[in-house]
Amino acid sequence: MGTQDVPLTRDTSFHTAYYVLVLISAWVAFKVLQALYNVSPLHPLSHIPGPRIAAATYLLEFYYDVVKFGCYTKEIKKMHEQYGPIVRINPNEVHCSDISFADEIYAVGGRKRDKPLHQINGSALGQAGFGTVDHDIHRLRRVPLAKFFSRAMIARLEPEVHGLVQKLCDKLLAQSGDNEAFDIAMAYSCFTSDAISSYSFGESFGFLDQKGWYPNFRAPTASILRPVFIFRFFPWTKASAGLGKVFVDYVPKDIALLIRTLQIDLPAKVIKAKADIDAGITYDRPTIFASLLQSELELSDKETHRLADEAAAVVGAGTETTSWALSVMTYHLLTKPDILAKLTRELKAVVEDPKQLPAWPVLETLPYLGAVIQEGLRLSYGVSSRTARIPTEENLLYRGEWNKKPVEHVIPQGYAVGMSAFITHHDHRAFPDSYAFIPERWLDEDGHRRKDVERSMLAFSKGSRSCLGMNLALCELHLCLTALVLRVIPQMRLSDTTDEDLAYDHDMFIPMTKENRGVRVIIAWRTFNSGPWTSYTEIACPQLPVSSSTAMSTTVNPNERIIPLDGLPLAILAISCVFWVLSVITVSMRAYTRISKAIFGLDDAFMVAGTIVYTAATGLAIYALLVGLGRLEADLNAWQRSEAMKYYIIWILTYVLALAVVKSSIWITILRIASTKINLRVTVYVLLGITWASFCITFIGTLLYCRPVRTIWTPLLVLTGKGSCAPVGTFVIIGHVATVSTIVTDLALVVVPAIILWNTQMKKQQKLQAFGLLSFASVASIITMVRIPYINRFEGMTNLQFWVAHIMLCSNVETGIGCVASSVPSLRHFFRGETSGGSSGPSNKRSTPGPSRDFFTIGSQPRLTPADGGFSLSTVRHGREENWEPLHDGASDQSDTPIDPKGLYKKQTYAVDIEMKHLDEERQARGR
Ligand code: HEM
Repeated sequence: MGTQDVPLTRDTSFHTAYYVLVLISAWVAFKVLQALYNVSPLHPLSHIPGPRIAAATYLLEFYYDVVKFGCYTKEIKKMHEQYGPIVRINPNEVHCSDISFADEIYAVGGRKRDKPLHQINGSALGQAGFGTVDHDIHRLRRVPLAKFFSRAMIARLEPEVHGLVQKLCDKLLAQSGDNEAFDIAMAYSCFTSDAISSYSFGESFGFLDQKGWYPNFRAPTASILRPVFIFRFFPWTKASAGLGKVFVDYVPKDIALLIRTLQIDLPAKVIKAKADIDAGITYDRPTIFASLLQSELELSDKETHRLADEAAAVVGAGTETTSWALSVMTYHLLTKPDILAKLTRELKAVVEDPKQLPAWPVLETLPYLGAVIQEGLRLSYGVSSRTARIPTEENLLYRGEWNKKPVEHVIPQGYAVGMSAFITHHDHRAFPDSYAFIPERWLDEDGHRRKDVERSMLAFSKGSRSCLGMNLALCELHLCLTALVLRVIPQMRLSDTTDEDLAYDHDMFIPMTKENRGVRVIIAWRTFNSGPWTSYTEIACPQLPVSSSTAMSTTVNPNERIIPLDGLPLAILAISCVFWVLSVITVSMRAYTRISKAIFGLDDAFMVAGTIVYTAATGLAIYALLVGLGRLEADLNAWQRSEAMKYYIIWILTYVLALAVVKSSIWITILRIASTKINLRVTVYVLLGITWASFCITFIGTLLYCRPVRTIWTPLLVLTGKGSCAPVGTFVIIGHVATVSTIVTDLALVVVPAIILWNTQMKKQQKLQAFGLLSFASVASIITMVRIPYINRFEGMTNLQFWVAHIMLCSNVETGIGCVASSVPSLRHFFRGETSGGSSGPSNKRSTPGPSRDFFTIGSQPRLTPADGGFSLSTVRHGREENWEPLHDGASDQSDTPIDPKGLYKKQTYAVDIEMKHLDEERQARGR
């Protein structure tokens, strides 16, 4: 049996091969004959000029569209340059480059136009109106959809687009200062996907709600359109498109999302809409499905898969076209400041608040906005590849001109004739210098729209099969561009994007650039003085730090945290540390001396507390300097800008507390000196009040300036409406109130002790020395004055991190001087005590706590507590005249130093609350 089978099998194989060969030969022979027929005078298109190879077969188109991928449009453009306005581009199709013939090709009314099957084969959405060959069936399918996208319906659903436009702007602005370039086309794709879904299905896809811009439909659309030419030549491969949902779990996330949306979610929505209608559930908000299901469409046209195809066509047609048009406009506005400025002026004339845009019909009346949109549509092409129509019932007669000679061609009925936006939009007769972005070309000298130029536009195609979503697209473009120009574009910078990234390279139905890198941008911090919408932004986001257009340094590392110190930050850090160290040393010694002598008073306690808070403030200052304070914005990344401002604000709160406590210490000390002078006492109380009032204004004012307070360093909160700030002038006023009160109190700290000193009987030379030391304190006032211009820098809001560092420097030095100056007198005694006593500790006599025969203090048990702190040199002794001691600082009052007969003595009467025992002693002493 086996031996007999072998020849049989060989025989069968031979026959099979033979038949295949015959079939192939027959097919080749047929094709050759067909090619010969195509180029023969017998073919109805034989009179149309063009390359013979294109007339003979589809091989030329195959080569440029399939092999070279999407390049046939460019080749057709070359053919027109060689053969004239009408060329034959394949055996059955003619291409026209003369816009004046467009109304014939894309006719309206009763003039029937089929779509060529060869073209429709490229679309996997064969059941949608868009993919319908027959004119009449297309018409039936289009009518209910056209109602849904009519102007009347858009007027009804326009608020949804407004909301999404603002959401897009908020989301873009939330990226302010990120310094990370991203493809703005992705962001616009998120917006247009959400807009089309929100408009059509009553609920948006939610791309604008997600974190970041990914996933979106931009890249997946390109992937899905990639096989468009394969489908066109080998339509049977379209079956593979249905496999998408089978492999949905194995493809990249974004492609899976698009497949799931088109092939799973949309059919599910149709089924639900059907069920709702069957159950009598109606919705106030119309959806595309309800409109189609309730229309007069044939039942077969209401099948789930067909309606899903229709919805998918709307999503597909409405997403990338609109988003690429916006991207192109954005690029040209960013590279052409004059156009941006002109557009901004026009918009500002009608837009009071860019967050509350006027309705689309109002914006439509703005000629320059319209011109920018037209020019953007022209250079984004919409559908760049050719789109043809077949006049089924009439021949078309073309009359034109070529090389200054009249040309006439008859395009017979039944043959496709089409045009391409890419070619039409670069017709130099209608659009001179056609690759340049010149909105003015759409306007006449009076600034009115030029209808003649508008007629040359093919972005939305023309006629009965023109873009169905044109109204929605124009509504989106007007609203979105207006909001972008007024809110976002002033902060937008291009990043590594050139004309080449916009330039048409090939097409996949929609235009594609060479590397499809998109339009990469960075959103900078808002700029008050360079942005075109200063007034609004000043009101809405007064706290935002800003950058100049040159500020976006690409050398900034977005992940950097701590910056090595140099220049101004290093100087501030060094000076702050020096004053802090001096303060800590002097105050510690003062405290040590007072504690060891058991004369640690309220003023000492305040001074120690103030120094502790001052220590915290210095630590905060150091951290702020390490993360970016003291530097220009251009040198900082977003995190550093925010962190530096955050710690600057925390530092302010800490610094004002430190200053108030330190000053209180000094006032308490002076209060003792001025104890018998009622005027001085009142003055001191007033100044003490001013000190704390100033503290309250600065502290509470800073906390209340923005709500929540973190809005100051988190602009996102303002942009997302979760935070708000008072106008920037408020913060400047707070700063000036603090400064003026500080200067007043600092000067008073010189003047009041000086008055007290003046009344003593000191020698003139000693008085002068004392005044010299007092003037040391006045340095604090001078330094406070130095910071005034830096407070005014808040109004400019430019490079805040740099300018506020100067305020920090002045303030740290001022507080340090306060601590040191108020403690220096104690140190004099400290050193003297150390050297004379020969020991680091106090003498036995001094260390003995308890009442002294000579001293009493305010509101406490008698203690050795002369008012020797602060800037005062007035150290007084109370007691019998023979016991009077030299005028020294407080600590020296406890010294055993013998009385200098030539010394200066002051008799002091204290009007203070004291215990009776001491009053008695006093009286006895006086009596003696
Ligand atoms: C800038 C935006 C847009 C441009 C430039 C544009 C362009 C076009 C063009 C040129 C066609 C004709 C295609 C052909 O002849 O085969 C078309 C058809 C279509 N467009 Fe748009 N489109 C845009 C936005 C939209 C939007 C937002 C929608 C959403 C509703 C939409 C829905 C459609 C539909 C459904 C068709 C098929 C119409 C039919 O065959 O009857 N388009 N679009």
